Amino acid sequence: MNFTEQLWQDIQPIYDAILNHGFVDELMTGRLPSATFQYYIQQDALYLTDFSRALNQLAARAATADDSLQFTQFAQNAILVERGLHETYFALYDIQPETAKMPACFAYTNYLLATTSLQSVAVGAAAVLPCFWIYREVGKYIYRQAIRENPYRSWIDTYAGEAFDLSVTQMLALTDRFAEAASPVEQDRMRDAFRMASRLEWYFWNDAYTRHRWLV
Ligand SMILES: Cc1ncc(CO)c(N)n1
Ligand SMILES: Cc1ncsc1CCO
Repeated sequence: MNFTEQLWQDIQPIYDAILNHGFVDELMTGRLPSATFQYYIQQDALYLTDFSRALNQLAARAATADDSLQFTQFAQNAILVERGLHETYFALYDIQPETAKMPACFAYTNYLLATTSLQSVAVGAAAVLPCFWIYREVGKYIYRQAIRENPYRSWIDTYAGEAFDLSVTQMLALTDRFAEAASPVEQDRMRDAFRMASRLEWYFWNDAYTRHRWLV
């Protein structure tokens, strides 16, 4: 079993909790209230901007030009996905841009920025991997079950699509290559980072589902 396959095994309970979450279920059936989706998309616009910064941080710190180029391309795609997908929904629902990060978005973006800045590139890569991989798996899961006339169709098509699939495959190969060169201690740090970011994916959906705001 390669390193990333082990990572996926480690997060099985978290991934199951994500698939069984009301947000994912209602996105699939199209019954998710539009106010909930609006909260999600506003927070996700803030998320993807910082996610792109985190990828640029890895690009700047990568040891080779090839790895740098790869991270730069992911960083650029994150902004393009943000623009494409979000502008569709911002216009459709007449959503105002939000400037305040709610708790899960705040925790997740700060975690990614700190990890990609202060830990090794390998650990930083493991931290950004769930964003790629979980979305691909959730996207495909929803795609298989979703009815055609679903208001969230373009979200589903983006993450279940071929372009996204290719990026995820590239990111998995990169992570496996970093793991091969990493010491056992660093591999443990990679596993911890992957698990933490996976948990934060669950929290991100849960905050949207409950439309969670700062309590104080
Ligand atoms: C929170 C979150 N994770 C992953 C993705 C995938 O791009 C996204 N858009 N938002
Ligand atoms: C992970 C990810 N999410 C949106 S864009 C992107 C990088 C794909 O190249």
